[in-house]
Amino acid sequence: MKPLLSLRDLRAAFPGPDGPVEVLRGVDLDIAAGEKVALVGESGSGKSVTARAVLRLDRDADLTGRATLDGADLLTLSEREMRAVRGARIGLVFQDPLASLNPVMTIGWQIMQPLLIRGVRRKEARRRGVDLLGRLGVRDADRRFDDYPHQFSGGMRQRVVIAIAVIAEPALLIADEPTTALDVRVQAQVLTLLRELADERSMAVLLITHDLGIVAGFADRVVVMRHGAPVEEGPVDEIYAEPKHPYTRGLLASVPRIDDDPSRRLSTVDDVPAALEGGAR
Ligand SMILES: Nc1ncnc2c1ncn2[C@@H]1O[C@H](COP(=O)(O)OP(=O)(O)OP(=O)(O)O)[C@@H](O)[C@H]1O
Repeated sequence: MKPLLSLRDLRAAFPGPDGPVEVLRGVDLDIAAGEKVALVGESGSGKSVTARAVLRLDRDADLTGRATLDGADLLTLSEREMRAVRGARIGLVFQDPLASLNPVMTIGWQIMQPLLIRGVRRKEARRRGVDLLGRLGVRDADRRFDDYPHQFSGGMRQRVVIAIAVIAEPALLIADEPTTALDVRVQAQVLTLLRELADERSMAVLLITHDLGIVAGFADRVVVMRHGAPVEEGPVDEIYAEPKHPYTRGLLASVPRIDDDPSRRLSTVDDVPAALEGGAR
């Protein structure tokens, strides 16, 4: 089956004081329609830049390679064509819900925008917005629709951000650390909702996270990134049961587990002996 999103040798370089700095060094990644993929790796490994490259959000990034959505190369589309992709074909959720919301507009207005700019009538947009907000676990959604972001808690705001990202029914949702700013209990709720919503709509999800602990219940497949390129990928169960790359083993070893012996120090990725590195690439 042809993938929905396909990245081939995707490279990104940013201008630096001594010339271009290559941040993505050849990313190959496929996501099928409806598939949930987790992109994991430590801070700075290039996860966010990959997501932003797909949406062409970094204007100063020099992008090469291919990034096709349904066969169309996103890297060659005009800025106008890209605007039609963002929101409609690919929804986006970032980590910080406050930064993603406009403080002076009601949350309902913001949820309806993706529909209104695509010609959906106001009454219908409101009906769909209220429905979705309720579906995302906001009680009294009809009344809360006219509230402003500051009247919502952090977890509620992130539900609003998710509503904005999915209301136009994109084929792919890119969620970059969508729950990192939330407390653990709310994290689990939001991820469960996201998964249910994705299943209902056969929406593909690229979940970006440095937290391997939240991946198991969410994704079908895991791609592990390091230094700007994937080093390992496979079904979640396989990666957890039998990580092949030493870096993945290190990442997994640093996930705190309930059955951990508290007297044992948590290992970190840096504990992977240098001699092991590179051996499994
Ligand atoms: N606009 C930019 N200009 C220059 N360098 C950038 C830019 N954006 C990101 N980088 C660099 O690219 C590298 C990868 O960053 P990226 O944000 O993708 O990492 P990440 O894996 O998502 O980590 P995190 O979990 O911390 O977000 C980092 O070294 C970062 O400093």
